[in-house]
Amino acid sequence: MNIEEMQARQKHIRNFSIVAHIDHGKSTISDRILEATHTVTEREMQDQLLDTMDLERERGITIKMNAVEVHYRANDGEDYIFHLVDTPGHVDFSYEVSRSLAAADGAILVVDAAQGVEAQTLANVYLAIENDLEILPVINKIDLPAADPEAVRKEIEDVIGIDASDAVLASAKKGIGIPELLEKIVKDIPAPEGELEAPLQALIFDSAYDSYKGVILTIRVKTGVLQPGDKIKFMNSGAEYEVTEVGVNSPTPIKRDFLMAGDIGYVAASIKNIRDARPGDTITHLKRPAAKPLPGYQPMTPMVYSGLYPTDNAKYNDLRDALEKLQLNDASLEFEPETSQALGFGFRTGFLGLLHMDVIQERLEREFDLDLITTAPSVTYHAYTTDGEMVEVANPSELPDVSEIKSIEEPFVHAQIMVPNDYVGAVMELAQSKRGEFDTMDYLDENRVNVKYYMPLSEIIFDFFDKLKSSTRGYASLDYEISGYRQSELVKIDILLNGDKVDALSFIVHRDFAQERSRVITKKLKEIIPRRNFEIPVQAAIGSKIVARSTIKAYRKDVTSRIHTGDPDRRAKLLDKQKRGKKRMKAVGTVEVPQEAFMAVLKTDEE
Ligand SMILES: Nc1nc2c(ncn2[C@@H]2O[C@H](COP(=O)(O)OP(=O)(O)OP(=O)(O)O)[C@@H](O)[C@H]2O)c(=O)[nH]1
Repeated sequence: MNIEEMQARQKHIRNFSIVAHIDHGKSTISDRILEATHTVTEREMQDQLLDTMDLERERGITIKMNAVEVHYRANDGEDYIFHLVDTPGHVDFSYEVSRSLAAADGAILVVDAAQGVEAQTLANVYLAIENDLEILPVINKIDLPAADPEAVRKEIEDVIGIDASDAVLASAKKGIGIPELLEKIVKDIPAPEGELEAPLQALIFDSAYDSYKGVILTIRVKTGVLQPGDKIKFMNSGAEYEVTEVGVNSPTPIKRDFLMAGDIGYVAASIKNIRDARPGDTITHLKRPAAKPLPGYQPMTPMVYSGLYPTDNAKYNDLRDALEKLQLNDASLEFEPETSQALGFGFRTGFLGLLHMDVIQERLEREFDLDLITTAPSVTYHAYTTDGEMVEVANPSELPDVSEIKSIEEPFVHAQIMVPNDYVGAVMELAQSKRGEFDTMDYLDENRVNVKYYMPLSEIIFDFFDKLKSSTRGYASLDYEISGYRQSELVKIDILLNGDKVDALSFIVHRDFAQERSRVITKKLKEIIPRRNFEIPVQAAIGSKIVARSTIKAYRKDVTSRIHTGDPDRRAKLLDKQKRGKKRMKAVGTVEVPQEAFMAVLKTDEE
């Protein structure tokens, strides 16, 4: 292709992302776009096509973004190339959203016609506005009986402050509004700009590991042209490679002869060292390099930390390899080695939230065949010692001794909760009970409000969201950002099993809740930890003072005798079941502690 042909091609490219609050229909709209443009045949079509991970399908959520090339013949008779970047909606994955927006020129904003603007609608659309993207509002689910597109149109204008007078009214489920949306993408989203003849600058915005091709990078080419055989350099890491393949996902990988300024696609270069090619880095040519790299990404700071330990200590290296590979695919994952007296060698791992933690743990177990023990998540505390030092504590058992601590600070968030009027009382009561400090309350319209609170992050990450949903019958939506550190009256609670302190069970809690949570957790552990042929005291202690206790009674009769069943098949099954159950247990001294026990601290009340 010569330069003139490339310039003409560039004018026909549209790069866009789809943003929305969770469940407002992003993935369904993407599916419909793929269908309407015949990117996939009907036979290949399955729901949530872009949610490629099994985990995403099972849970019905998008975790990873995906970039797909789509071809569309518009009403003007011209052929257009769309690069569609699907993004996750959950607050834990907003990092993925901001990365994909940096690769796009426009954003489709999907708002549910029955729900209206929700907390993450706002958070995500602001990210798009910050990235100077053209925003196309789409009011989806107009087929629902409760849909009120006009009210939602007004809400988009009043609350977000963008023109929604010609928002597309759609039902992704029924295919309504999709042709109109495709035309609007052509008309309203600007074609990419970027010199084709300038030195190469390509932004890496995602990466994944392939055991045959090495690291595969998803890139947005900003300037220049990239071809197989090109010698390239990563401007931040300094690594050099030769390109083996370029292409696009449509949605399966298709090799191409080149990627040019404006394209979004993938590149492989037999990259074996995953540290050489991090998202945020810029690719340029070795021979004719760009003057400077593109602005990368702000590193994300994890919100919560938890210890990951292989149940089989021999798998420590496997776990490290698995974490390194996952990190490549998930730049927000952080980890460093730690040791626990109770659990052995493992990693303190940082996550963006509990859902993220859950997903990582499940991916490690499924994709890398590991059995893990995860300790309860903890935020990072700042402990000020009497000699004036500040110690960052992401692992509660590492909190310095009480006698050495002058004060402790914990992270607070600014939370906004959007909720119908009727539930404001319930929301406030809940926020107050979680040590929330009221900030403001604004009306979104006659019957919905936006309530803002300052709250300790530690209270939010545990069960706040679930409680919020249940106390508002699912109507409330929540978004938050870190607002800073504040001093709090915090204490560390240690758990002793059979008289031995189990470091991996320690947790930090507000003094006012210490007694109650100690009582609940000792009771929970009593239910969870299997009995032995001796009595096991379970104690909670602050320093050397025992504040709560329970006792796991010794069993009297030999329960294993139940296995002596005549049927060998059944017996094998029982033994197998026992073995699998055992996998996620860890012998701590004389006591077998199952995985569940480490999460018991998350349950803040009795069920
Ligand atoms: N009635 C109706 N339901 C819809 C429509 N579009 C999507 N849904 C349903 O809404 C639910 C959420 O849709 P998704 O496309 O998964 O939403 P999402 O925004 O991609 O959600 P995440 O990927 O989890 O962020 C699914 O059960 C869809 O079937 C629509 O136009 N009408």
